[in-house]
Amino acid sequence: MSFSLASYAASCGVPDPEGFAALSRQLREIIVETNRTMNLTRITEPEEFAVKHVADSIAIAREFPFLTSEYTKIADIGCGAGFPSLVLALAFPNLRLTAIDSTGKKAAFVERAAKELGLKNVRVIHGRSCELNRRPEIRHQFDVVTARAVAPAPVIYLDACDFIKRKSGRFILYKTPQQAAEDLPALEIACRKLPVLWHATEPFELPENAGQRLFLYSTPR
Ligand SMILES: C[S@@+](CC[C@H](N)C(=O)[O-])C[C@H]1O[C@@H](n2cnc3c(N)ncnc32)[C@H](O)[C@@H]1O
Repeated sequence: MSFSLASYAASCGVPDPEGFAALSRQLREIIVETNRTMNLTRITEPEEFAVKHVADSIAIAREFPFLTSEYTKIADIGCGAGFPSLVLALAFPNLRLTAIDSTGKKAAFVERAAKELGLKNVRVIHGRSCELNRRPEIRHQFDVVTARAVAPAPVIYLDACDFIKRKSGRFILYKTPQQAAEDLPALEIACRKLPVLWHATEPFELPENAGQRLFLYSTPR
């Protein structure tokens, strides 16, 4: 394998890159085992998993370095098999992840995987984003909302704008440049009368030429 996940993790500010790489390998094994009875992901070959799921998930910390050290409460909508939530929880002990998925089996998987990996900074909620914003443990509780490969950004924002802390909370959404080209104008229209502005980071290349990514993120207007 030419790709070194530990080196990439170090470049993202992960405090224990070798320990993180080992736990990421364990996460892959749990997913491969579970994939026999349930369809979690097609990306399971070790290097492809390390690049397209793990490196992709932690790239957020290169663009938003406060995530490497500040106590931050994150709601990850549509966590699926745990991307980015489980990976971020493994990488950064300062983060508190709430992994949300509308599919009960996926939520149950993430709960079990977090337990097997010994993670104390993850909790899991089974539910749809649009149905959760009245819950006291959700409403205005989060510093950051993430979503990766879930719904168009305006849908995520309108569903979950009440998840974030008033004034300081923000959305950071994982996107390809192509997705962002559709989402950014739609966000600007959907949010034109709302107290939020949207921005895109510069596109960056995933390791091993695995494709371009960027983040769409909000700031208060
Ligand atoms: C394509 S998967 C992506 C999973 C993961 N974020 C990733 O990047 O691998 C989308 C996931 O979002 C969940 N989902 C879709 N819409 C949702 C919503 N409104 N609220 C919560 N979960 C949702 C689905 O059940 C599914 O597990």
